[in-house]
Amino acid sequence: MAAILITNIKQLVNVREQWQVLRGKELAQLPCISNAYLLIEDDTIVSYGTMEQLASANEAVPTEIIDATGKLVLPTWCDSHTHLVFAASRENEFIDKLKGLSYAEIAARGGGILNSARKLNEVTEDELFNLAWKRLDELMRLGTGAIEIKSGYGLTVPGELKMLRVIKKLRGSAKVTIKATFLGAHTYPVEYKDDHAAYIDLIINEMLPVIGREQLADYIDVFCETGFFSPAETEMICKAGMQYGLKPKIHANQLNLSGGVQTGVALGAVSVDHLETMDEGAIKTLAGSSTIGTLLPTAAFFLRMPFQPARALIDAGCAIALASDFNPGSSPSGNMNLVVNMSCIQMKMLPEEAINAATLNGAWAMECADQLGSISVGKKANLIITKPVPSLAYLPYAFGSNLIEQVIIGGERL
Ligand SMILES: N=CN[C@@H](CCC(=O)O)C(=O)O
Ligand SMILES: [Zn+2]
Repeated sequence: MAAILITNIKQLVNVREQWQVLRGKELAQLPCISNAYLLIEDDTIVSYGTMEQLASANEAVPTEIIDATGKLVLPTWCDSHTHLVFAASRENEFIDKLKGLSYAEIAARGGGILNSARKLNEVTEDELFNLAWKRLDELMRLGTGAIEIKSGYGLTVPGELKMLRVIKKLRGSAKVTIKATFLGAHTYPVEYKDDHAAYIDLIINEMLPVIGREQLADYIDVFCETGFFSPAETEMICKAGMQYGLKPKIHANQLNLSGGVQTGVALGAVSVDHLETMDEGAIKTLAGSSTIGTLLPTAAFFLRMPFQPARALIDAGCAIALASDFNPGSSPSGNMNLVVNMSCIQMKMLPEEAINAATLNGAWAMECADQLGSISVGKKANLIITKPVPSLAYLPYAFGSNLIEQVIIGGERL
């Protein structure tokens, strides 16, 4: 049995023997142990405590000792909203936007999600897998230890199934925990522009039965937005997915007060994600529900939109998670360290709130909090060891620096 002992940890962060989804004021409580040790056996956390407790503990003889003097140890990031599988980047559209074209003008030229869909339908499953594998490897080295990945750039039966099969293959090969979400309802393909019912029929009667049979997804997602899918369409598609055991996680209130939050909450969605555009009613509805609000600040940043109203959501008592929304159109970065930086700098989240939202609440938003999201005996040894830092607050403060020295996934150093 391989045992790794990490000693002299300046601060062991997010230590919990009981865990629940954190809402409102609870987000600011981040339990830590100073001058700590942590013992891993195989892929599991087996004990931790202060260095004084280690001296009197009768721990197994480790095969390896890591001295973490001056360093922090955290659970890895749990990124609960990404579009990691895509065929090509879209920096040409980025340049068009810099030159003044609007999102709508770019879409009208065949850009946006439809551009990604065209490219995705041209590449093979193997090519798509290799591209996604490289991105996932980069994210793991940036501290991501669990990730949700959506389809939604296929928009055809073979394209959507190809994406979901790639995600399934990633799940079978990668050491990180992966959850799959079916997002066939990302936009309407051009040929269904004037016949929404026919595309919804394709999703419900052609895509979902295969997805159910091959167990290709855990969740169903819909882009509930003006000009995309209405609340009624969202409800119909989610209910069809629920018949196959897929739970809803919804793109809600990104560009408009779309009714996505209310629709998601009424469906008992695991999460409603984006939330750039919120009013009092949407905040109140979310606060009164068990649905998690997942904020995607790098998407707001990249699209130069107002940031999500994190403080109002927390003050209202909502459960908040943070995720990267990694995708080629609105967030071409899956760096969760940057997400945490930006949440503090632009949304005024406290470092403790941001770390809880990017770890434990992210795990809840992927329904893997029994395994990940905190330092707890019995949970998976997915850990970040930082470089020497003056304090916890230094992590969101020193944006732009890579402060990660080592990532451990499933008890193995990367
Ligand atoms: N908003 C919808 N979907 C993605 C962006 C998709 C794209 O532009 O490729 C998002 O979450 O931001
Ligand atoms: Zn998204």
